[in-house]
Amino acid sequence: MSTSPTLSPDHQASLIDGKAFAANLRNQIRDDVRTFHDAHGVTPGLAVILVGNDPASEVYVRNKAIQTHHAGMRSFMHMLPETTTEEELLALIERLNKDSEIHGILVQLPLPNGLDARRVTNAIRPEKDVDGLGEINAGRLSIGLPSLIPCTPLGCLLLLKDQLGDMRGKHAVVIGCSNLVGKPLSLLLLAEGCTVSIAHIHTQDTAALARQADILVVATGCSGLVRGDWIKPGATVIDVGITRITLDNGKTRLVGDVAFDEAVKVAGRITPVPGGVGPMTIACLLKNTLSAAKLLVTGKAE
Ligand SMILES: Nc1nc(=O)c2c([nH]1)NC[C@@H]1CN(c3ccc(C(=O)N[C@@H](CCC(=O)O)C(=O)O)cc3)C=[N+]21
Repeated sequence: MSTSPTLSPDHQASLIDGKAFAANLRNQIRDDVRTFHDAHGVTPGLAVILVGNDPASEVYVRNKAIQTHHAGMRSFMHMLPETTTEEELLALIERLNKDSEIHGILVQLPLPNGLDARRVTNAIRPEKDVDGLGEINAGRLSIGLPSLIPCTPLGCLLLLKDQLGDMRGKHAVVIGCSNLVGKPLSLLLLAEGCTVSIAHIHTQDTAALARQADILVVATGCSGLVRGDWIKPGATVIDVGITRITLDNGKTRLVGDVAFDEAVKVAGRITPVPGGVGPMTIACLLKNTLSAAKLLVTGKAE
């Protein structure tokens, strides 16, 4: 068991600046895109499909398009009406699968009722599945083969590697077991040599388990779930949750799954919300789009 450092009464965790890290990563991708273009005459292209008009999704999708252009890649937006049928959506994906100008395809989730997200996600050609959510990429990740890795877990992993370096033997506790974040991130941490515990809705004493974590990742969507006394002194805390709350004065604010004001007094390092994992998600989408283009054009992975 690793020992907990004793903290001074005025201890403050250091902030893991995902916003700055993501900006650096995007600059590096931009350079790599230029080198790739010079070598092969190909500009990586990302197609983003949004079905329906959820205002939050529209903001994300617009951000993705802006950052894609910034990185020197081409962005193809497909805004489809709420009434789109599964057949129409599958036909669009099939067309994009065959389009040699498109290297990455992303269908923004959640989809409107009546559209089968699993079926739609699986229709994306695995080589272009830059969200890494199709069964081929998920399966490859689970057995340690090269794959496109879901963007949010990849972003968390890059932050952790930058902060901690070698993670072998560390106890990582992941709270939340979704196919989007918790499950793939657990597999990535396992591959880094962590001892991984996964807590979920049926876990009996999540607080007690969390207190054993050298690395605590929280991805539940329950704002403020993790309190200060759930955290081992000095632990590294990654907060994946993003919830928009409305304050008494009518303004809104983004909060994470970790009670930040409490956690910052105990943790060694912690990601803020906003400015932590969120910006890494989009940067990793660009990273995956470039990886997909390299593989499709040269037949070689990174
Ligand atoms: N197929 C699919 N892939 C996704 O990756 C996907 C998706 N569907 N559906 C929706 C969620 C959400 N998501 C975010 C991306 C960036 C921020 C982000 O940049 N957040 C900023 C704040 C942004 C703000 O102010 O609203 C931050 O945390 O600092 C947040 C959330 C990707 N998603």
